[in-house]
Order: sequence, then C-alpha cells, then structure tokens
Amino acid sequence: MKSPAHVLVDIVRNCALVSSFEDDVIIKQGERGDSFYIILRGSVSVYIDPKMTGEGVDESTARASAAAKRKSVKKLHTAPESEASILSGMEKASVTSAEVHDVTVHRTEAEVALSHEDADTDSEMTKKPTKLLAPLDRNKFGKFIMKYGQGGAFGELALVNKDTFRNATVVTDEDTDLMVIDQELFDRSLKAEQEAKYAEIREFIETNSFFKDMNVKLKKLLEMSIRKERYIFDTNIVRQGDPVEGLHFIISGSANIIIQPKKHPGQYPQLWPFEAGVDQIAIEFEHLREMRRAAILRKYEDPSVWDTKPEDLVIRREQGYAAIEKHMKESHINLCSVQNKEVLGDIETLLNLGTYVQTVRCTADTQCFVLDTKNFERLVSNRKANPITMDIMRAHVKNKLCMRMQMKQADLIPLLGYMHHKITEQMLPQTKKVEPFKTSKSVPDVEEEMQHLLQYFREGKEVMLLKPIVPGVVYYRELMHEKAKIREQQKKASGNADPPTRRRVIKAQNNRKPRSIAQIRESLQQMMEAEVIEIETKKFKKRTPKPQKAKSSDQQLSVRTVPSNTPRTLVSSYSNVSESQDSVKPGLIALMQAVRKADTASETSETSSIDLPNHLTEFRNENYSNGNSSHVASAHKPVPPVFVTELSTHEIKLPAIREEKTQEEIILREGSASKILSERTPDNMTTTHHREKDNNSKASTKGTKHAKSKTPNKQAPSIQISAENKDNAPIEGTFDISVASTFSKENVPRLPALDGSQLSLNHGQESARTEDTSGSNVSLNWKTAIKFVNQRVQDRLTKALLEEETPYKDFLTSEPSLKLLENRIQAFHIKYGMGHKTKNLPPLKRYKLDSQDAPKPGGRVIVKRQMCRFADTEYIVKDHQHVKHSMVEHLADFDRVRKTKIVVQQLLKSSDNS
Ligand SMILES: Nc1ncnc2c1ncn2[C@@H]1O[C@@H]2COP(=O)(O)O[C@H]2[C@H]1O
Repeated sequence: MKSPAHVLVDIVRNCALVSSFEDDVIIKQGERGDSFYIILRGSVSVYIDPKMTGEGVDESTARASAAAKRKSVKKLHTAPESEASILSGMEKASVTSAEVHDVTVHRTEAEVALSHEDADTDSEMTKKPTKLLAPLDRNKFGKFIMKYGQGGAFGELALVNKDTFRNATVVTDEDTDLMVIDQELFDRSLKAEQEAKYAEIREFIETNSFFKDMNVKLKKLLEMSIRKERYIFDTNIVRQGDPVEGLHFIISGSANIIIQPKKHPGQYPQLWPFEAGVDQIAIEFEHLREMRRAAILRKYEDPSVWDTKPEDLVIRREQGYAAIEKHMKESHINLCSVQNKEVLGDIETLLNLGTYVQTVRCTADTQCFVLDTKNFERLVSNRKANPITMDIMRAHVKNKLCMRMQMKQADLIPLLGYMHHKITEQMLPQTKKVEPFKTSKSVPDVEEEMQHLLQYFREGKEVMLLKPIVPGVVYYRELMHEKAKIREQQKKASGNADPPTRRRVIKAQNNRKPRSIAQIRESLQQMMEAEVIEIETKKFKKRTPKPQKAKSSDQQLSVRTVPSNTPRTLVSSYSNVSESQDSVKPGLIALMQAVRKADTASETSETSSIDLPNHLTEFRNENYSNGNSSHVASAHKPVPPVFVTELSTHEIKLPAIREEKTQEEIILREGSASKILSERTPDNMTTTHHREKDNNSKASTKGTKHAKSKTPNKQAPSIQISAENKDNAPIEGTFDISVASTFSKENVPRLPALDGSQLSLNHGQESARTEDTSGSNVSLNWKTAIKFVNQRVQDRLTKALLEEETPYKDFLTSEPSLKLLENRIQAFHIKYGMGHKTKNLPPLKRYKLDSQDAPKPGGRVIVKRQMCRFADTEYIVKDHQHVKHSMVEHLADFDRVRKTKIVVQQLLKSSDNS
C-alpha cells in the first residue's frame, strides 16, 4: 500500500488544473461523471433537486416516477445532453457509458470572451446586451445544501459508486481554481480511503437509533450527506450563540458542556423570561410576558440581560484580562462532560432555536459525524419521507433534558426547564391551547358561570337574572325539586329504585354529627310516639297477652276483624299501654293512649268497635284474614270507620278528596262523619292547602272518573282518616300532630254533627259515657279521639281548604312564596355585588298568565312553572290545574351595567383569591 506522501506526489503529478468563473456549473446532478475536484482557491455551492432523488415522496410514488423516467430515458438515450440525462442517481438507466459524456461546464476565458462577443452581436441585434451576463438562476438546481471552500473536495460519489451518476449539482460561487483528478488517478490514490469513509458512515447509520429504521433509499441519501469531522483538544465543536449548523454525532473523544445562562436572554429574546410556559400559572400569565420582561429589566436595569459583551468589555478595560477571565469562568457553568454517542445540536434543531444553547469544548481529540441542517431538513425532518425519526429524537432530547435538569447547577439555567416544557408540549398528540383562566382547575364552577355571564353581557345578550344555578341562588330549590321529580319518574319507569351507592352512604355517615344523650332520648321518644319502635309494646307484652300482628303491616299495627257476616270493626291495636301514662301526656300521646286504653278494654270484652266499610272487606281479607287477627264482636249498625293507620310527626298531608262520578260537588255519606262534612261542605270547593285562609273561597269540584279506593300508605308515618261516601269510597285526611298536641279532654272541639250513635265503638266500661243509640260502648277517650279526628277532617274540607281564589293561591306561587323569592333575590344581590344598596330592591312584578297586560315571557320576564301537590293524587278537582304558570318580572332597576359590574367584581375577587 502506498504511503500518503507517495499518493500526494502521484496526485500532484497527474492532476489537471482548471480555473472557473462565478456561476460555472462544475457538476450537474444526474449526469455521469469521472472527475474528482479539490478546491485550490474560491468556493462552490452544492444543490440537490429532491425530485430527482425521490426524497419526500413515499416509495410507491417514487417507484412509479422512476418507471416513468426509465421510459423517457429509453426514448432519449441518443441525446445524452438533453434533459433526459438528468436522472436520479438511484435509477439504473439503460444508458451506456459510451453514450454519456461528462458535461461539466468549464467556461474558459476564450468561451467567456466568445459569449461576450455573442452578447454584443446579440445586443446589436436585440438591444439586450446583458442577457448572457445575467446571474445564474440556481433555483432550477433544487435546494441549496452546502458550500465548499478552499481545501474542500467534491465529486467523489460518482467515482465511488458503480453507477457513476452525479448526486448533486455543484456551482462556483466565485472565480475558483480547481484541481481535477480523473477516474484512473482517483482509483489508485483516493478510492480506497473514500470507500472506507462511506463504509464507516453506513455502519453508523445502521447502528444509530435515529436512522436505523429509515427506509433504504433515505439511508443511501443520508450516507452521502453525512461527513466526518475532527476536532483537536481544547477546541470548540460548537459555540454558544453561533448559528446551528446541524447535528454533530460524537463518535470518539470527549468534550465538556459549558453554558453561560446570562447570555440566554439575549440569544432568545422571544422566549425570555423562560419561566413562562413552564407551569400552569406561567401559562395563564403568558399574555403578560412583555410586561414582565419590561418589569424585570426596569427592576434590575441590567443591560447584560440582553448582551454580555459590553459588560465583558467594561471589566476587561477597567480591571484587566485576569479579571475578565475570572469573571468569565464564574459566569460559565460547566454542566457536564459528554463523549461517544452524544448528539450536539439536537435540542436547538428540534426547538428551532437558531443558535447553540451551549458551548461544547473538546477535552480530548474528538471525531464527529456531521449532518448539516439542510440535509437534516431534507432527509430527516421531512415527515412524509421519514415519519419516525423525529419522534425518536424528541424522546431522546426529552430524556437528555430530564437528566440535565437533575444536575447540580441546573437551577442556575432556567432555559433548561423551559426547553423541557417545550419538548414535552411537542410530544403531546395534540398540543392543547391553554386558555387563561377557563381551563384552570383553580377556578371553581361558580366562577366559570360568572365568566359565561360576563361573556353574555359583553355580547349584549340578555341573561336570566337568576343564573348561575348554584346553591343559594333563587331558583336552585325549584330546580332541585324538578330534578328530583325527574329522577323519581325515571326510577318508577325503570321499575326498581337503585340502592344508594356506597359512596353516598359513606358521605352521609361522615356528615352525621354525634348526638347528645338528650338528643338520642328525644328521638327515641319520637320514635316511640310514632310507633316506629316498640318499647312500650314489649313492656306490655310481659303483662298482657299480645294481640296477633298483621303480617302485611310494616308498622306496629294490627287490625282485628270480625266474621264477614257481621258488621266489621276496625280498630287500632294500640292496646298495650299502661294506664298510668294515660293522663300525663298531652296531645297525640294522650290521644294514642286513649285509643290504646279503649282498645285494651275492647280486647278484654271482645267487642268490636268500628265497622269496616264494604270496600275494605277485600283489603281486610287480603291482609288480615290470616288467622292471626283476633276477632272483635261487631256492633249491630254500620258506623263510620276511623281507620288509623300511621302516625305523622312532621308532615301535614292534604286530604285526598273522593268525588262523585255524577255530581259536580263532593257529597259525603249521611249518617256518618261524612254526613256532617257534606252538610258543611260548600258548593264550591278549592284544593289549596292554606289552612289559615277563610272558607269563603269559590272553587268547584268536578266529577271525575277516578274512583279507586286508596290503600293506606304503610311506609310514611301519618294518620289517615277514612270516611265513607256514597260509593263506599273513603275520604282520607291526615292528622296534624302539631294541632293535636294542644288537644286534651277538656278542649275537644264541639262537633255539632258528630253523633255518637253513629259510632259503633264498644269499649267496655268507657262505653257507658257514650251517646251511642245503638248501645255500643265507646270509651270517652276513644270517642274524643274520633271527635277530634272528625273535626280535623271537617276543618280540612270546610274552613282550611276553602280558600278564596287568588291568582297565586298555589303554595308555590302564593304571596309568601313570592316574598321568599324576593328575599332570596336580595340575598343573591347582596352576596354577589351591590351590598347594602340592594336592600331596597323593588318587588317582583306579578302577572297572571292570561291577563291582557301581561308581558310576554322572555327577557326579564320568567314564567314560573309549578306542580301542585295534588298532581300526584288520583283526584281531579274542577277548575284546578295541577300545573301552574305564573309570570314574574325581574327587578326593574337592575340594568345591564350594574349586572356587569357585579360580575366583574366577582371575577376580580376570584382572581385575587387565586
Ligand atoms: N448531500 C449530498 N448528497 C450528495 N452529494 C453531495 C452532498 N453534499 C455534497 N455532495 C457532493 O456533490 C457531489 C456531486 O457529484 P457526486 O455525486 O460525484 O459527488 C457529490 C458529493 O461530493
């Protein structure tokens, strides 16, 4: 093998020297070539036409275009100088080497003179003398790739590759002297070395994680585009602030990464301050970046933030070289050391930073493979041609930045965090545009609602005053009711109610506060009174034989029946109470005790007390004819039944009104409590539940088809009272315990129509005091209870329920309700903005839906839709609408400006808090 000196001598002796002028095309892409060039003086530029290499198109298209090209080559192979000769270096065209000549253009002085002469003649003829001297249009050669200067060499590929096609176009940038080495000389002097170089590059590509998965064609192109460079000890491979050349892959040696963070703001003014964008808060305040930048500059008045040069100069001039060296050392951060397999310039390239973030100084002789930016853009970052490499690179860069951020001095380099954030953002499948405030989790729902409102106001839209619908706002309760109803309906429709979720249960338990003993006692007492628990019963059980309990009853009730051929009496089984408690407890307890006492007495005497109406026979047979019930002797005459089923401690239920099918009013049965009721029931009757109103109201009942008897509700504790009407259907009322609590033997209301004779209650010794003409004995207490209950029913159907018809007679649209609404609006306003000024808000305007002067709903006028509680019952009362609509106009003086003010205040408040 020849020594380098011998090779050099051989080359110098046998090469040719050529001088070229500016814009001479030395090599044309696609043509065949047999020369290698070394630049002795001047410079050249390399251009590649991507269409000819097939890069940037997927393989199938490339194949198709290649086939097309092959065809055209066959056609035109006789004219090698024509366009047909511009073939892809990759394509193996069937053109013989003899037919193709090296068409490298060397413009000699004579040729140029000639062309000038031509131009002159031309100018004489065409008067356009400068035409040939016009600058060369280099665009037609494709993309600019790189420049070679003095000492550079090119044209080796055609000689190394068997196909001898030129892979790029080379054009002189100035007058250039070239050393030309022909194929023969090249083969014997340089070919081996060049081949080895390309083999090494090929191996690098095959093993490098960025490139190994690229397609073969791109790999081949990449192979031609990568060059090897050597850097000696203590030289910089790249320098912070210099324009990014491309990627440097260190393959041997080692280097230090040195960073001057102070330079970064000047290098990347568009990104500075670098904290912006790193976290959620910074993103939200991204729009304030300029202000922050100015503020920081004002604060520190530090020009070095922008440029470190003047500062360096000042130090050097004032304090000398030693000082500046020391200063430089201090401001340089030696971040880490890198070696084989390190990539330089990848961060900058991916983040499009333009200049190097760091200086990389060799700590040993170092070799790198270099992929220029242009070649990188052409072959790697082109997504179409190469979809995977960029993703691999991003992951690599992210890892690298992660590791660097964990280094000791990383805190002094804020740019690191920013770059990491940016790369992470790039790696997201779809980078989310973060809107300030809106997406922030720190902003509560209410605030978001307020922002919506603000938006509406900005757009000049009228908004419902009562929005947002959040707890504490006026219509929240109504909305929740509506929702609850819908849920209920859905549950009913689906057939089975879902059990509460475990989570809810836990929550409920957590919310429960521990109760004091007094509270526990109190609730126990209440439960006892409500017969939910059976403490008293148990006590009693020890002393007296217990009547059998009805199987179907969930409550502590039992009903005794008499044989079906005798009048049947239904009484409560509250017979197990000690007499000592009798007179002590007022109200309901007294009543219940009285009932129990009477019941006990009746048990012992085995007499029936209250007749069971016919329509209840079935009910009784179904529920109580299980042989467990004790039979009570019946009275001879049918008597109005009092059907005590359940107890209520809270709710006042509306009486369900039984209506005649044929008549336009409620008629109750004579000879019973219902008779009294019928006597006292006015012609017109309304079904509102304002007990405090007088009985002058006029509303009539309507005949209806609903005639089902209602089975007493055994779940909810309440007392239901059944009276009998013509159709033997019950009239049910609900016992008001709050009123009952004032009840005592002495103040039993006098019921003029209440006739003891109609009661066939037989309660042993107490019966002597009854006025029962049938001879049945009714205990005083029991009778009193019946009286009281009847009184209540009577009150319900006469006084309490008969209310004067007003536009807002329904509970929800009644005056108190609207007052409540006004209060809540006021509270809302006080809470959300106007404070004390809103105390004197004008009242809501009320309209009847059908009145002529009523405004149309919309804008400031809301229609309030409300369901009457009767909606759930089976009875329809004439002229009564279950669904009520009323209209309420918003407060008049609450103009938009003030609303906006409130919203803005609210927003400001919330941003202050956050
Ligand atoms: N990226 C590149 N791809 C191909 N050739 C290049 C590239 N950069 C520089 N060149 C040179 O341009 C020359 C064009 O002719 P050759 O193909 O013989 O050899 C080529 C290389 O020496």
